[in-house]
Amino acid sequence: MQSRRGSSGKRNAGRQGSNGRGKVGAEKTVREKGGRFGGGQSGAGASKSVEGSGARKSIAGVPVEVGQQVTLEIVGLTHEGEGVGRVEGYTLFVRGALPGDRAQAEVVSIGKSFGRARMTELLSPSADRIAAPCPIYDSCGGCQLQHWSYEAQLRWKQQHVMDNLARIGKLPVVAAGSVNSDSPASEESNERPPVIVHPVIGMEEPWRYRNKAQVPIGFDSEGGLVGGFFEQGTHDIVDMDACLIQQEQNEETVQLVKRIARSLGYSAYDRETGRGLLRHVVVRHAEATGERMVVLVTNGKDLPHADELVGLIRDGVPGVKSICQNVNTDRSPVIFGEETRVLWGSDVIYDDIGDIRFAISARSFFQVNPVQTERLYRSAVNYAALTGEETVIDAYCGIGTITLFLTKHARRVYGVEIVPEAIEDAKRNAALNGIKNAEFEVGDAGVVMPRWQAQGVSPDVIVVDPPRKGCDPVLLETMLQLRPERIVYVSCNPSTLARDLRVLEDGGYRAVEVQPVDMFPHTGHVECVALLVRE
Ligand SMILES: C[S@@+](CC[C@H](N)C(=O)[O-])C[C@H]1O[C@@H](n2cnc3c(N)ncnc32)[C@H](O)[C@@H]1O
Repeated sequence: MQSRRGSSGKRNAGRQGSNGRGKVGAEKTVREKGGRFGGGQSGAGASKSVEGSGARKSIAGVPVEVGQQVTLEIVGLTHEGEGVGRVEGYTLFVRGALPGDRAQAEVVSIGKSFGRARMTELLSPSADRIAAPCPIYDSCGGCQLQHWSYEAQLRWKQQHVMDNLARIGKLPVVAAGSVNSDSPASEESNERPPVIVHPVIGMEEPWRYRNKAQVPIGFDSEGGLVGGFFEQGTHDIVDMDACLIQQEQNEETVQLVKRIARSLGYSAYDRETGRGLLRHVVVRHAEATGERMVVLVTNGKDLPHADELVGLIRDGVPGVKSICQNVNTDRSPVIFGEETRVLWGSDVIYDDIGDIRFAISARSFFQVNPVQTERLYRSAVNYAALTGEETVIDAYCGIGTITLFLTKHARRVYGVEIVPEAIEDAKRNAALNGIKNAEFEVGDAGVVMPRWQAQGVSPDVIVVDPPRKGCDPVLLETMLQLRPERIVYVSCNPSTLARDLRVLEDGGYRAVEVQPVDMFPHTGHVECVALLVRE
């Protein structure tokens, strides 16, 4: 595998991919957010530490000092994939450490309630520790759990959901299948039945699942264009041509586009000076149709040799149906700018989930794991328990994916979404599938839903699928006023899910069950579908 380094900084020895005991190298703990070849898993690489920033060496009441060697039993894992160990009750986070590990570690930063330590020796490994198959796992931040068996990952994700519901949501929880989990609370008891958390639906083959790659472009020490991932702890981009969680078609497309960009003499964007042309290469592959999309994100509208570029991509990328340029001159790390131009072909590619076809444009949200997406949506539709007579609202509807699944079982479904192009796609998708009982509106769900309420829309079921920060308080309030019989909450963040479930419970709903789905194997992320019923 080719792996050329970007502009500056030293390569760090990194994470413990080994499954044996042994000394481990120096490791940086500040990671760049987003933008790896795996691409765009928000938060997956966002851990921060304060070492080297003038942090205090000791704090009154904290039992460890910076620089101190400690022996830790790792008893938990954060959603960022850091091991959790304790010294006299004080919490230390250790990157690369896994539950069940016993590790020697050096304290690198401390705060009042927790600190961070760097593993210096793995004294005895967890029984579930394995060798990470990816050769660049140590330096890339795209995955955090490749060195843990997949079964252990799934077990932990279920427990992680339960812990969040209990700790943040203050909800009684029970794992499905454990004693009495399926029996209702006794009639005499005033206790509400616990929320049943099902085992995580995992993948049979948890590799090569991503249908979208977002590759940051930079330059190496000779000024040559590279593209791959941000090396952990630096702004350097490491050139990379292979990623085990990425679909091979995307790998192939990215490799070719990088070669073409080099041959046309495109300069790479310099994140420090804000100069240079090419910022990101974003590619999508539609598994069901084989269609591919290529988007070049450029720092400005000028794209030299555009015709030649299009010709070379068309010649070299099988199934390419859309070649776009997105213009982003902003200095922020956000990948896309507002303006997208079609250089050749269509502005969308088509993919299927189940028996519904979807048009997907460059900036639209579309789940990245097609195998698991269908399972996730089926769980949501099951929880909605529709008979064909209901009115349903799908808030945060994106390009109408869940909405259109729901239309088959409901009288009418209303979808609301804040990104205008996504709503255009949603309308196009409804027409494409001959669906007439869906209505879409662009806007903030917290504004549009009260308007629908004023217009007399009275939903029997509301489905929400918000971003990681969870539902807006005004939307939660609107749901409580609309009083649907059921609420189906799809969430990519168990902690905001737990917070919002508490609000809904306090407002007269009861969380009944939660189905976690592993949309992002080998990362600390887990998606959930929760069912709430009106009490
Ligand atoms: C997790 S995605 C879910 C999309 C869709 N349900 C799916 O599965 O493809 C969340 C969506 O919420 C949209 N969104 C974010 N804030 C919003 C708001 N305040 N009102 C409406 N939509 C919003 C985002 O643009 C994004 O499309």
